[in-house]
Amino acid sequence: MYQFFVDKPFKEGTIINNHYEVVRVIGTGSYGIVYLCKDLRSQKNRVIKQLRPSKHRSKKEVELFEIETSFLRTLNHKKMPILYETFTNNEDFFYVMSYIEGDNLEDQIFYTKKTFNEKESLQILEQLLELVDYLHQKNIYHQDLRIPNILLKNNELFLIDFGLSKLGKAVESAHSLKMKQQDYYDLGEILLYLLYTTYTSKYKKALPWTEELSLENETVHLLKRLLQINEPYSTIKDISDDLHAALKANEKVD
Ligand SMILES: Nc1ncnc2c1ncn2[C@@H]1O[C@H](COP(=O)(O)OP(=O)(O)OP(=O)(O)O)[C@@H](O)[C@H]1O
Repeated sequence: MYQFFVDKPFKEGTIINNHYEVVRVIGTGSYGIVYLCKDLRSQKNRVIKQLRPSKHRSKKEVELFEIETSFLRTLNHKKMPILYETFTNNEDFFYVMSYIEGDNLEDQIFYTKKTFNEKESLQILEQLLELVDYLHQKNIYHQDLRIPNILLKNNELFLIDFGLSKLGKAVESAHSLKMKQQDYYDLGEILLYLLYTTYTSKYKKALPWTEELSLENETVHLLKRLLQINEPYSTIKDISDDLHAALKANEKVD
């Protein structure tokens, strides 16, 4: 109940920090409220993420908010948000980032009913893999790769939400391998999610994906290693090689 009252989002037209006018709420996650705003100085669209007021009380949540902005500061990729500024206002915590016009994959699948065939699903993975590779090369492990954190704008993919990201040690360790493989596992789950968008159940009973989906052998091989049913991957290069083999197998089908 407490959370319901204190976490009421700002209304359209509210001015935050003297120059950001709220256009609308575009996302309400578990720890942030996300607004599309207009910067009244430049007239440019910006996205402002506010730490949910009910979370202020926890030092840990505030720390996580700071960690997220510190990661954003180190990123320099056109498929990831740019951090413009952070500020506090009436004890509220905010950060300002670039606006990516696409909708997230979750909304596209559940509300817009967008579907992805096998080839399209693999192509999405291909784009995502490039972004994960960029992060891992910087020793950053996203740790929250999920469909609401992927935005799609005219088939171009963007990655957001670094709230759970972790930095690996300078020297490759068992811990960084674990974080790396968690990201790979999440890529497998995303791929499976996309593949299921074209599936309609013929049976009353749910069967394992290996029986429900009819996929090229190369795609099954890729998924089984990503999902750690078979030997887990330890490098992006190996994933990329298997992904290209799966894409090639799908080209033959066309
Ligand atoms: N820079 C951006 N441009 C456009 N839309 C964005 C941007 N950042 C976030 N969003 C939208 O807001 C939603 C919530 O953002 P985000 O995942 O960062 O919040 P969160 O509080 O961390 O959510 P969760 O608890 O689900 O992780 C996203 O799914 C996306 O639709």
